[in-house]
Amino acid sequence: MSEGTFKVGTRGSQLAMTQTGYAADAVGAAAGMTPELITVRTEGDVLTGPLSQMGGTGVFATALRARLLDRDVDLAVHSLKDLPTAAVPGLVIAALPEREDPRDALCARDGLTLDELPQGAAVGTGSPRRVAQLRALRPDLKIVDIRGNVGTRLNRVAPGDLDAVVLAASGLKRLGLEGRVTEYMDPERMLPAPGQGALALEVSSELAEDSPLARGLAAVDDLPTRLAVSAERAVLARLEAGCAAPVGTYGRMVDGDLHLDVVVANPDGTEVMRRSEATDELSVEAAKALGVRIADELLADGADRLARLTL
Ligand SMILES: NCc1[nH]cc(CCC(=O)O)c1CC(=O)O
Repeated sequence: MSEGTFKVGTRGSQLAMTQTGYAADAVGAAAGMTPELITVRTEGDVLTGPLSQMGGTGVFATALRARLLDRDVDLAVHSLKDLPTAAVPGLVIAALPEREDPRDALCARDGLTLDELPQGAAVGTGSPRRVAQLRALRPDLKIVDIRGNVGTRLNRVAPGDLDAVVLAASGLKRLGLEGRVTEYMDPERMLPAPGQGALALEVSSELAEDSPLARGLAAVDDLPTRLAVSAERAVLARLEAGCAAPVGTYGRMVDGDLHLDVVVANPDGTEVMRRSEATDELSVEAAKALGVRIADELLADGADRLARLTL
């Protein structure tokens, strides 16, 4: 790391560049340093198969992490939901900035909401979690497996193609595309992916704690976000499920307590298992214990079979 600058690894998609830019600028301002963005092509950007078949293996993260371990870059910015739950020796998530809107968003033609879509309407998503919850709400819909970046997916909403797509609200907002949202999915009806809307700022565990970069990272870390996503990701780890599993979670602070909602559902829409609990103990350990407790209750009810189902 040369004096006054730090290198930040990012995927090359417009969303990745945008969110990395925000995060790097915030860290730089707090550290009194200037970020230099370095684009890294990842397996997830190159492969074209269905996302549901390669989820959970960190296809988006592995190349960025290799650059961190090689000390080619000082900081990697990941979408937390694309990051496998297993810790990587030599790396540490140094900061989780305040989370953007965690909800899923429906982007439909003609301003339609989910309930207003006509019988048999075609809705695009590549996520088994979204498919399971969509089918449970609207068994008549024709679900179409899509992938690609945000713009590509939005463009599928067109006459003769799809009536709607479901995307993360966070990505749309970061790209200034919230005008395309026709319904923000209430978490009461559709639970987001663990970590959705949060960014993980990862560094080498050898980064000196008293360095300006480490201080900049500490300044952008947000405790409520860390508690919420720690609980959410503990569920995923306990269920031994990846980011492509039909598992939805929503952790958040309510009146000073940490609340966690979890759903595990069959992608065919026929079975939905849902639980909610809270804790008034506000530590990362207690947050993880909350996630593990709910996961264990769901496992006792047979959720392991569902958690391993993909499309
Ligand atoms: N799996 C793709 C992915 N990974 C991160 C985001 C952006 C949302 C986020 O910040 O979690 C998206 C797009 C989407 O799900 O619509």
